[in-house]
Amino acid sequence: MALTFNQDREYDIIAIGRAAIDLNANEYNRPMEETMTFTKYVGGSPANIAIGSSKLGLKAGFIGKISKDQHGNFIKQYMEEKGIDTSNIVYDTEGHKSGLTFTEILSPEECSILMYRDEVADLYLDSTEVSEDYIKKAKMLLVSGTALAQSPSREAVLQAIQYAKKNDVKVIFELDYRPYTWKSAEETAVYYSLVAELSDVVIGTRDEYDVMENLDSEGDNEKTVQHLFQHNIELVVIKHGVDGSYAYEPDGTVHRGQAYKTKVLKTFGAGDSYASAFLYALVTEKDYETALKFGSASASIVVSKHSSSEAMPTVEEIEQLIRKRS
Ligand SMILES: Nc1ncnc2c1ncn2[C@@H]1O[C@H](COP(=O)(O)OP(=O)(O)O)[C@@H](O)[C@H]1O
Ligand SMILES: O=C(O)C[C@@H](O)[C@H](O)C(=O)COP(=O)(O)O
Repeated sequence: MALTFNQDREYDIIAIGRAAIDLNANEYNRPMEETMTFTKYVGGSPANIAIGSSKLGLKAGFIGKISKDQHGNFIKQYMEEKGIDTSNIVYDTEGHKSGLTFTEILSPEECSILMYRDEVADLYLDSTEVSEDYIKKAKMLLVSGTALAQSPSREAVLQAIQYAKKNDVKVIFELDYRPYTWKSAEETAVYYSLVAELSDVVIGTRDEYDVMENLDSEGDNEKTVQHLFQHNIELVVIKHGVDGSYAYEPDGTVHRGQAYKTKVLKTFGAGDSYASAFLYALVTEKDYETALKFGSASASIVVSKHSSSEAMPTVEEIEQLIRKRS
């Protein structure tokens, strides 16, 4: 069964959460201590997903808070240039700064990110800054799990979800777990479960579902979906890195997506490029098998390039890769 969207909407996707800065190491295969130069990109998982969606031709909007400084200006300007509606991105008026993410590429398989996210502007988004009139113009609302880490952003996101549910906007929950700013495993599990249970589509890695379930060791996909499908969720996507991904339907149907092996430069950016292309396929009414292929192909392209946002592929690039490998 395909997911059906209210097609009579101005925006295909509105994302809520952080729009921030990535500083990606120019020098490869060395630790951060020995990395001397970085290239600046717009980053932040939900911003990356909005940028990826827009590059694929979707009409995207964004709800978030940025710093009132040159970094905030850069984020807004870049997103506008990429065709994203920024009318609901607000500037912080209390001096909070946009987050910075430095990347370290020890080897193509051993990458890590170092986030500077103390008192970041995005977590100060307030529920009064979330507009129902805006959300009701969308086919889907993309919620990032990290935006639930702290108040007032947590309430702003819950408010956005309420508006979405009231107005027939599909809620897509990208677990996007980052340990920073969460106080405890229990707190994370509570809010992740709460929002997953309210969502139409949940997307995450196996590790992220383990966080949601507060498990100490790797959980079992069957158990995860059995629990989630007690609620009104229509689709659960569980990613297993280079081992591929699965889409589960409530009637027990399981679809498997293979990863497309490539010459990997770095591993970050995989999740966000996957989500944007997967959601593009859903909203353009492709079947789940095709959506899995789109997500995997998009991720394969991005892990072979330097950035997350700027490297997002076009539909033609994705289709070409799928054709070549089938
Ligand atoms: N090394 C890789 N080579 C090619 N594709 C990859 C690689 N790693 C991940 N992918 C693709 O990206 C998708 C998401 O990757 P994953 O690591 O699970 O997510 P995240 O980046 O959110 O941790 C995978 O399902 C797979 O299709
Ligand atoms: O999400 C962030 O704040 C950092 C991202 O901008 C960065 O590009 C990244 O780590 C993306 O990785 P992904 O979540 O695996 O796509």
